Amino acid sequence: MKRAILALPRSMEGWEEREAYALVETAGYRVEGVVRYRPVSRSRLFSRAKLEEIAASARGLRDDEEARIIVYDELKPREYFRVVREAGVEAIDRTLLILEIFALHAGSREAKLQIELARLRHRLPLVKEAIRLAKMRELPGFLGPGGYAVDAYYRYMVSRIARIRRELQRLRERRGLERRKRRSAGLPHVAIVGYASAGKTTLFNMLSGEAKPVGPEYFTTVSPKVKAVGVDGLRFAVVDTVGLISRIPPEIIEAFHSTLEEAAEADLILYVLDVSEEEHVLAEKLSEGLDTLRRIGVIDKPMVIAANKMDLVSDRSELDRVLRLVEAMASSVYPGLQGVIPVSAATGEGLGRLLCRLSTLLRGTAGSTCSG
Ligand SMILES: Nc1nc2c(ncn2[C@@H]2O[C@H](COP(=O)(O)OP(=O)(O)OP(=O)(O)O)[C@@H](O)[C@H]2O)c(=O)[nH]1
Ligand SMILES: [Mg+2]
Repeated sequence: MKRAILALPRSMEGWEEREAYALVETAGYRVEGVVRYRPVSRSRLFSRAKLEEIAASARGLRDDEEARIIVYDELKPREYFRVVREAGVEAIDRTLLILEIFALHAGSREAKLQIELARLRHRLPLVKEAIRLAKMRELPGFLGPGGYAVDAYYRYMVSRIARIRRELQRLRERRGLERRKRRSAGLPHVAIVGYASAGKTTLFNMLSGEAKPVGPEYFTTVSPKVKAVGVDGLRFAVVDTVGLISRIPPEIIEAFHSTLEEAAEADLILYVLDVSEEEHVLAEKLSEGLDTLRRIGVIDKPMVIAANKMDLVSDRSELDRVLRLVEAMASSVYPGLQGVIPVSAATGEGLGRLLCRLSTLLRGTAGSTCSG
């Protein structure tokens, strides 16, 4: 485990705070100290006193190359250098933290390239600031002796970004071609989307007979997986996607364009929701998730919500109440909602009904022949 000091905005409480810890842990860090702060202004996160507090709690980490100060926020270049200079420990922000997790799970060449691209884009403003500081002789020795090395590094980054973009474009074209082939083979597409750890891959595996990795940590899946399945003589392709999280940084939205593209082009959205969570957490995650979908242009496609992990809700009337709540919430913001179906991807309960609903919608037949 790598050691870390976590700087967390005071405004983050409850599930957002738990999510912060979950992400930090998933990335392989042990939190050795927490500093709470209230941003001074939009461009400045830390007051002088707060910087000193961070430096003091990071004192024991100075000789540890792997240790990080994790600022769970957007860290602007100037603020980055203030923190690193004051504390003498490398700092990362929320975006880089998420990218570190993505990197841990990235299997495909495309996923790896996307992560490298997002990292480079994220670092670019930092290196620009380093050039500025080096020119002012305020930052001797950063990334090599003086400004020249920094300049060269900057140029390298820019050309690497261009190369990665070209290669990703080629890979995307190939993916598009494969998608068109599947379509011309007559396969409608169902994209499984939903919040991180809701059980998307478990459901994908159940539906497709695959054995893709699942796990309690965030972002087990970082590149889309496709598999053709058959129900009652109807064949369709199911696509597993990257988990949504709240406030997805724009670099990542772009970097993961390809996986979201699968959702944007699907015929039907299967939205997986973890109904075993506390009501306000569930509500928050549902509205965040639907909002992200809206931002990538998914608004009117038919959608079925799989209310997953029903095996963890022992009280049937409690489950019914939550299902009604989910239905009311989702249909008020998402006009294409076609039903909320309780399932357990783990035990298989409810999957028959879910499949039946999916095939009815995909066939476009009016009125459901499904029981229940
Ligand atoms: N009890 C219970 N656990 C489940 C169910 N479905 C999934 N899980 C568990 O929930 C955790 C997350 O499952 P995944 O399938 O990896 O979730 P995911 O949505 O694909 O997660 P990411 O790929 O990380 O976004 C795992 O520990 C699963 O075993 C379910 O129906 N009931
Ligand atoms: Mg997954």
